[in-house]
Order: sequence, then structure tokens, then C-alpha cells
Amino acid sequence: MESWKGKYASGLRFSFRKRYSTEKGGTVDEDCEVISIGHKIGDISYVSQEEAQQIDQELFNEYAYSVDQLMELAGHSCAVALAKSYPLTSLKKDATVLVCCGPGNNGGDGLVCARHLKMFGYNPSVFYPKRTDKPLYKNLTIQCEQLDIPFLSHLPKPQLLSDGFSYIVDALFGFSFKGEVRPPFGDVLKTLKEVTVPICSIDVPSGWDVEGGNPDGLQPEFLISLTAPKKCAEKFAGRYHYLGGRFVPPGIIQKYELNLPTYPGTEPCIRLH
Ligand SMILES: [K+]
Repeated sequence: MESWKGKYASGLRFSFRKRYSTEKGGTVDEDCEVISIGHKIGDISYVSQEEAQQIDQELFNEYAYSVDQLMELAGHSCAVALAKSYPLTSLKKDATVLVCCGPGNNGGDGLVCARHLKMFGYNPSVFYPKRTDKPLYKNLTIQCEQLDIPFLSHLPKPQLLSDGFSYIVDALFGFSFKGEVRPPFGDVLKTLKEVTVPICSIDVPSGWDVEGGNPDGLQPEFLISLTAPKKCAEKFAGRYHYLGGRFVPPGIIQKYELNLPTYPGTEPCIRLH
């Protein structure tokens, strides 16, 4: 696979071709394009868990954003990146998508993403096994329910998931995940590891150490890093890596010396590879 790492965007567009091996031993080529405006695209920043949490706190405390605001932008950027990667017209199974949501803000991003996917014409369902008793999450849940998005009471077996959904969004854990997976999420991750449809992770592949990754864990096909990629994203080997959450103020970019590609035009997300 040709990589864009170490190359420079001389103008507005940078294109390259990726080659994938198929299960039957053949190869498939995919033409890719990254749009960047005068930015060195080789040395993108990967932030540590501590930096991600500090940036998060600064956005709320110094820059006076509310969680709802940033979650809305983040979740919307996830839905847009998913729609670019898996266009409506390319999907069978009535464009059914399962969004698995965890107990924290990563799960909140998932609920927002599900709502926007519905608005974009997809058919999302949500699995949200551990609900958080806070108005923000209750409201996001009601918003989905009012759009007739079904909430599953249990996670079906891998075969049923693979038969019933075009892809599965992993919004279980983000940059605050630590240690060994606690119940009931161990079983959830075990099931997701066995499905054959693409897994699409929001911010961090769930169950991965935020910095070290997890070679035995989920291997998503799609990842959207929010704000800035976390260190574990260096180990992401899937097909689509996007950056989203276009709300990082210049002061934070400077303070944390973030090197991030410039979002093109009015896009809420940009493909990194
Ligand atoms: K996740």
C-alpha cells in the first residue's frame, strides 16, 4: 500500500493509489485523494491520552464551549465521513447500520452520529447497554427515538449482526478508556470482533490502549480521529482514516504544537489515508 507519510502537499490535491489483497488471493486498487492546502502532510500530530484530556478540559474551561456543542460537531463529522466512505447507493440491506454506544462522551458522539445518519437516509439502530443518567444523554436518546431509530435490548450474535447490518459503528470508548475492559463490554467487544461487516470506530478503536493500541483487539476498517489523532492511531491499518471535529481553536493548536491538515472548504472532516 502506498503511503502518504513523508510526502508534501504542493497544492490543493494529493492523490495516490492503494492496493489491497483480497481473500481470494487477488488484488484491488483504489484511487484515493487527500485535499490539503499548503500544509506539510507528513508529520501529523498524534496526541497522548493526557494531552487529549487536557485539550478537552481547555475547550470547556478556557474556551467556554459546552459538551453538547462539541459533541454535535464531532458526531456530525463522523456521519459525514461514514457517508463518504460508505455511500448510500453502495449499500445493500436497506442501508442498515448499527451504532454501539458506550457510557461516556464517545457514546454521546455515537448517538449524534446515528441521528445524522438517519437524516442522511441511512437506517441506523442503536445498541446502548449502559445509559448515563444525565440530561445530555437522555435528550440525545429521545432525539433518536423521535426519529424512530430502534434501540436494541441486546446485542445479536455475530452471524445475525453480519447478516443484518451494512456496517457497525463503534462508539463504545474514546480517549478516557483505561485498563482491562469491564462488564458488560467485554462480551460486546468479543461479539464485534467476530462480525464480518466493517467496524467503524469513533476516535479510538474500543478496547485499544489509547496510546499503545491492541493487536488482539478490534481491527476496524474505518477510524475517525476527533480533534487530533491519538497515539494508537499510528497502529491503525484499516482502509479509511479520517480526521473530524473541526473546532480546534488556533490557541490550542499553538499551545500543543499540533500539526494537522487544513480542512478543505467547508468540509467537517478530512481523509488522512
Ligand atoms: K470508539
